[in-house]
Amino acid sequence: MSRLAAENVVTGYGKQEIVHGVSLSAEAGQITCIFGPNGCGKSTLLKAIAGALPVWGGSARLDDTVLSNLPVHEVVRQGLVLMPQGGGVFPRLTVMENLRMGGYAIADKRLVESRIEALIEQYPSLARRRRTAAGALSGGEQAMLSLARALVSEPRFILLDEPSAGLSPAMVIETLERITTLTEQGIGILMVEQNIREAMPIADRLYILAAGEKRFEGSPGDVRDDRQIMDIYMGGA
Ligand SMILES: Nc1ncnc2c1ncn2[C@@H]1O[C@H](COP(=O)(O)OP(=O)(O)OP(=O)(O)O)[C@@H](O)[C@H]1O
Repeated sequence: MSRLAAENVVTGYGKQEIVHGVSLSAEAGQITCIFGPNGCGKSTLLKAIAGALPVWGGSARLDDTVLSNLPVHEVVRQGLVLMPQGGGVFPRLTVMENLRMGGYAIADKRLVESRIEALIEQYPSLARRRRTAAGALSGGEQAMLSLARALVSEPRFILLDEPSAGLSPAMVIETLERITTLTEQGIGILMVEQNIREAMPIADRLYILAAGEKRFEGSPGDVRDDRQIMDIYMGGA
């Protein structure tokens, strides 16, 4: 079983250190959630693990491979993709063009096309709108497109930054259900979520960050009640 681990990761922007030495791990076939108040460094940590930001100290590794400071395409080749906040679809590109972007690190373009064909069958609303510009899709369809695009490289782990943000309540449920289905295929999910109420029931393991530090680590069953989470959010432990 694959394991993604961050060990004492330190990172930030410019001279500003945002994440002050956070360790966490995520297992294949499980959903690991990172919660925490706005601005505490969740997205920054996710980006550092995915190679989108330099790691100043510590490391991220996927099994025995150190990912820290590898170029993003190499991180993707190692089996890890980041779905950024807002999905990161290219609004002017069509559905098919966006999906092809998911295979940019794969040299064999015929392989990319055959993977896309297999994937798109599982997303009927995308299959019907192959030549539609992604910007014309609904928020829910864009969320599905970014998830499908992440799958083109057949990752072992997907890092999701607030996949439910901006979605209608029904789409939040559908998106989280899709994510749960991915774990049944053995994919590991490391996910930042604001929507604790919806995400907690599907989480196998959770971490809470505050002010760039880890404040809680455990299973959802270890959380006594909402009050405990609020206390951690407010800076206690
Ligand atoms: N590109 C950037 N340049 C400089 N500072 C940044 C940048 N992106 C984020 N920050 C700052 O880093 C801190 C952590 O931001 P981050 O987005 O990681 O928090 P977060 O926990 O994901 O919050 P949210 O839930 O609001 O997305 C914030 O103070 C933010 O202003």
